[in-house]
Amino acid sequence: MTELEQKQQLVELAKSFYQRGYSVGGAGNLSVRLDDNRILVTPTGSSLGRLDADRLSVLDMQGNVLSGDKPSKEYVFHLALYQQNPKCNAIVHLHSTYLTALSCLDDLDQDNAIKAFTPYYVMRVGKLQVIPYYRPGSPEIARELSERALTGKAFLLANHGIVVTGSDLLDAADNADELEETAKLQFILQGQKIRYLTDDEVKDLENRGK
Ligand SMILES: O=C(O)[C@@H](O)C(=O)COP(=O)(O)O
Ligand SMILES: [Zn+2]
Repeated sequence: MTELEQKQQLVELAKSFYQRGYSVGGAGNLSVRLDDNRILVTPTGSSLGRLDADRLSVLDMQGNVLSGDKPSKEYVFHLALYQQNPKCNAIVHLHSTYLTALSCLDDLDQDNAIKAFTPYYVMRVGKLQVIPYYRPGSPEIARELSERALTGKAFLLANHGIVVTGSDLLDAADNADELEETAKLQFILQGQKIRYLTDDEVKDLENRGK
């Protein structure tokens, strides 16, 4: 894909998140690793529904702005994930309703906030680690994510939202969709006796993914 196509794809996917109610107002940010380890990031304060491909921020790995508008205040955690995980080529951060509701619950399992009850969740995401609450934009989020960058694809920021990675932007976006749907199902099933997948069933799915 050319750089222009990557920019257009980001604008389209962001719009799709916005139109489906996965982000409202100016919430959320997306990024993609371009060639030469440059990173394309949504500008701070921008609505995911109204991005302009020409104004997207392009950064180097040190966080210097090479072109475009001022980047998302979360660019530090985006860079941290790219620096630590060479297989991570795109990142989606959303305040989608069900995942954000989940992020506000006390006593979540910090290693996995959604225990598997459907195969596709295991196949796409596997587990959902919880990052303790820090003010949006704070360097502590970047530190926490950087420590876990090689241990998973999805991270729930307590009292805030979700961070999902992928091998490319479509992959990250599909992972985010699957995660939001799984969180929704978990709330729908609240109070009912869920049959969780067994450890063997989860292992079987993980092995087939390798
Ligand atoms: O929650 C926040 O404030 C940020 O994490 C966010 O979602 C939007 O910030 P910008 O990307 O700087 O607009
Ligand atoms: Zn946020």
